[in-house]
Amino acid sequence: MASRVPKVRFNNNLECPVLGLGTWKSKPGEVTQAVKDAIDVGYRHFDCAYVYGNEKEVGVALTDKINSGAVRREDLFITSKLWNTFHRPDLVRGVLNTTLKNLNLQYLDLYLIHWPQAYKEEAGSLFPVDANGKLQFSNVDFVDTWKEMEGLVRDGLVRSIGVSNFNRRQLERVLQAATIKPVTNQIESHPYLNQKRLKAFCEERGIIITAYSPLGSPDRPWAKPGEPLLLEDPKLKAIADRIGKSVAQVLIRYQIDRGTIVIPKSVTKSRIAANFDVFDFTLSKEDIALIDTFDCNGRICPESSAFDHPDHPFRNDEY
Ligand SMILES: NC(=O)C1=CN([C@@H]2O[C@H](COP(=O)(O)OP(=O)(O)OC[C@H]3O[C@@H](n4cnc5c(N)ncnc54)[C@H](OP(=O)(O)O)[C@@H]3O)[C@@H](O)[C@H]2O)C=CC1
Ligand SMILES: CC(=O)C(C)=O
Repeated sequence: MASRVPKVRFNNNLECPVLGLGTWKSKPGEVTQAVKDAIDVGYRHFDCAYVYGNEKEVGVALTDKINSGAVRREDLFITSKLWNTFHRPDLVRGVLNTTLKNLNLQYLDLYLIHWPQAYKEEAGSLFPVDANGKLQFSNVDFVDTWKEMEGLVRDGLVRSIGVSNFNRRQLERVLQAATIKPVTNQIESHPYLNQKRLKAFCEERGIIITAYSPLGSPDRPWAKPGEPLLLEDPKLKAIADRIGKSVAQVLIRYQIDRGTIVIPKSVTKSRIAANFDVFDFTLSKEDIALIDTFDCNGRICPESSAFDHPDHPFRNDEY
């Protein structure tokens, strides 16, 4: 079945659908149906991660849709991410193979280093803590991890590689050492944190931004009552009402119209469909410029338990 989702071209000449379905927090009991519903309305891009704990259930949906002839593997774009406890080069391939097995795939379209900071390996936990509950770090350098990621491309296990949550300085280090450039930096991006400077830096180097938490991640586990809700912002509501769209559709279109890949998450059939129904309009330059002014450094995914890690991306650097 053909899909009307437009694609962007990466620096390695491979293409990626501009809109994908996020899967963080999608419960194992819900995500299989969500992925099937998404494929039915035209999604072809799925954002997964080992740490989300639901790759097997995503894989069930992909296998079902491929086996029934609804989609071909080559029409899908599947991303996963290397978790922080597997940065040591000798661990990278093993955990990728687990992800491939869970997803029931022979290759990934995109594999990302999930965060630049490494956590203690082989402690039996994805968030290893000491007796006081303090997260345990590892000093593996992400540049060494990157060199191992390059081997995965050469061996045909992944088509493209990239990073996530890397700041400018960290990307510069990767670019200096790379023989294969990252195709994307997947970062938090929405009107309260539009990432204008990091986006410009990446784009000047041929690296496309993928915007995560584009709707403000209202179901994030650490959300507190009373915190501002992007989806209920009256200024965004006014724009959405004026153009006859929902706030969610405006937030998704904001990313696409500024040249960003966007991966909203939903497990609700009607929202999955509505979030995909964004290809019959564009935002005007004026509306994009207006939305740009809503930035308030409003980061909602800080990975704060690792804040004292020397490689934590949001500690010292402006962007
Ligand atoms: N690389 C990284 O470190 C990170 C990557 N990500 C990726 O980005 C994806 C998206 O980000 P995420 O943080 O999940 O949050 P989003 O900003 O995508 O928001 C998801 C929430 O919005 C709700 N929602 C979805 N569509 C609508 C709609 N049309 N109207 C109202 N509410 C809606 C969902 O509810 P419901 O599901 O109940 O419909 C869910 O509660 C993740 O799932 C993950 O794949 C996210 C964070 C970090
Ligand atoms: C959701 C996610 O990818 C995080 C917090 O790393």
